[in-house]
Amino acid sequence: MRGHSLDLKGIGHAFGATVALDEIELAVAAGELIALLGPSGCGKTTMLQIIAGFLRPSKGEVRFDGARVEHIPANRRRIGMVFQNYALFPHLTVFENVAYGLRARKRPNAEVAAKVEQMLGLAQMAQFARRLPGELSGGQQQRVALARALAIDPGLVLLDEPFSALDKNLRLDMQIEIKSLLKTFGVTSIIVTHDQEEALSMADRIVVLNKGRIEQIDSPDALYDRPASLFISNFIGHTNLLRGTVTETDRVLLEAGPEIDLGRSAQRRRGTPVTISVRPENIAFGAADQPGAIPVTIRATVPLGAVSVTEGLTASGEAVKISQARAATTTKARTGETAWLAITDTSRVSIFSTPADGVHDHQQRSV
Ligand SMILES: Nc1ncnc2c1ncn2[C@@H]1O[C@H](COP(=O)(O)OP(=O)(O)OP(=O)(O)O)[C@@H](O)[C@H]1O
Repeated sequence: MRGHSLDLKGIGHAFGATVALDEIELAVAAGELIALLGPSGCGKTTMLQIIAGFLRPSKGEVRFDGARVEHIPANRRRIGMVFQNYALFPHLTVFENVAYGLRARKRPNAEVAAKVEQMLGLAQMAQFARRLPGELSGGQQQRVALARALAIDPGLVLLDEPFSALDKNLRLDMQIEIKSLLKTFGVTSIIVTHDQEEALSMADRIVVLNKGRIEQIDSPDALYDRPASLFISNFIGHTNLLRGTVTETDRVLLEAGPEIDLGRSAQRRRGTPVTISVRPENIAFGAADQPGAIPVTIRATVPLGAVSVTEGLTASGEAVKISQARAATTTKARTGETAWLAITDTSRVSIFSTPADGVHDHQQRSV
């Protein structure tokens, strides 16, 4: 069975005086995998509960396949749920856990057995059918939870921080496995996470929420390469934020020292305070006489597997990270030395107006 399409139109929700969600507009296509991403308290759980039917929105419409569902209770919405703590029934075997939703729907025994076997096979858990949840690892429990969610042929699967109880090494494997299962099924899925790497690796599109509003909806690549706001540029991936002032149509004088040529219009008037965002992989070590080279004092270098990250401090007190592939030719910079950094590709630099409250607020990462 195909997944539902989902539409949220003008959704707003308040808990007393706290506005948890405001003016939410979202259209999810059947079979799409969407991540809801944002810092703590931005409204992710509230949105998930409204979609699931556990919470009735103060305002707006929820539509499955075009039909309004606000009046339909959670247990009649054909939704599969996967939670962070698995929420398996501890006294039931793996088989009975997966069978639970089918039995609740009074399906005949033969159908239940066939469906459970199919689900356990897909989740690679067939050999554990007789075990109790307590006799399984975290990853195995999460596979059972997913098999249980999929057994009822849901139109929509909602996953609430499904990997946060797993250790980091297992997480990537599980993300790939679960994404592949959801895609094989063709079910529409919404995953709530505060972990941007998880959102980037799992989702077709990511909805970034900030203070109850949608800040941007885009593919992982578009969010990374073309962030719509300073908040997004800093929240998705690592970036360097450098303050400056527009001097010519296409030039910015950085507080860190040099004037840089953007190669395109800054689209702001001369004298406008701006903050540019440059990813660490778009900065390289340069020479002192190179136009646009930024002088820094090296703080430290940390090897991170395939790349090595060096941080320098500009004269204006801004920290700049530079990421280099680790190889014999990698430039080694020692702590305390002066080095010059050059932006390698100005087309990948994002420009934002410096907010009145300064960039400091936007540098906080609440993950
Ligand atoms: N039952 C409630 N009563 C009052 N306020 C609530 C309630 N549930 C959530 N809120 C508030 O609504 C806002 C959004 O909360 P929500 O749980 O949706 O955020 P979240 O993005 O899921 O956060 P987290 O990542 O910490 O789980 C927060 O300000 C929160 O304090």
